Amino acid sequence: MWYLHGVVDSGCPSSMMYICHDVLPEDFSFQPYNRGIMFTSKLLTLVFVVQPSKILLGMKKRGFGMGRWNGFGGKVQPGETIEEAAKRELWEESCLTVNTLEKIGQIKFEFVGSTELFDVHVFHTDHFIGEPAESEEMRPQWFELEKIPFDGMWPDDIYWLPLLLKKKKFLGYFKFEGYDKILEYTLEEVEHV
Ligand SMILES: Nc1nc2c([nH]c(=O)n2[C@H]2C[C@H](O)[C@@H](COP(=O)(O)OP(=O)(O)OP(=O)(O)O)O2)c(=O)[nH]1
Ligand SMILES: [Mg+2]
Ligand SMILES: [Mg+2]
Repeated sequence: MWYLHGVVDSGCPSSMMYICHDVLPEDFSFQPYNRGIMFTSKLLTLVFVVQPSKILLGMKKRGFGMGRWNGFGGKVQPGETIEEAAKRELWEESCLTVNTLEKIGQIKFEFVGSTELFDVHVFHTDHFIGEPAESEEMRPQWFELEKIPFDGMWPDDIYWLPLLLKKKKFLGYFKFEGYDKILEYTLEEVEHV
């Protein structure tokens, strides 16, 4: 039996290739690897701008996740760090700039029938510069923290967004069938992410 373990850095941060090992590592815990399937991984960012009583979400107007409220983010481009990508996507999609972003979570998504994992790096910020403005991709709107529209968001968000709002760091894994049904998941709070 071969197990997947680690990544090969192909030089392009958005196309890491997972490699196989025949020995189960001590810290082996990530579920998709132990089924012996070869996965590629796509790096994505996701930024939430939070104020003491409200959160900024955007209605996704096109492409993946269209029709859902979400934070701002997208694919990491070759030559940029994940944090640079997170800032760029926030700017492109909401017209906001930030000096610092706090990395708060990392979530891997598996979609049944696909061997590409989505590796989403989640950031939080409570300081921003500018006024949110609508972009080609997102229509921003502030929501009271008690009125977050979970019914109109990705179904996994209700599990981990409360951790982000408490500034708790987390690691997650969600396995989807289609885009609406979670088949299994793991979620843990961690000290470092
Ligand atoms: N809240 C939440 N966000 C998710 C989930 N899955 C998932 O990919 N995302 C995020 C990560 C990215 O921010 C975004 C998908 O990237 P995107 O399609 O917006 O990429 P992009 O901005 O580069 O788009 P484009 O220019 O190529 O059209 O959705 C999820 O289950 N919950
Ligand atoms: Mg995007
Ligand atoms: Mg984008």
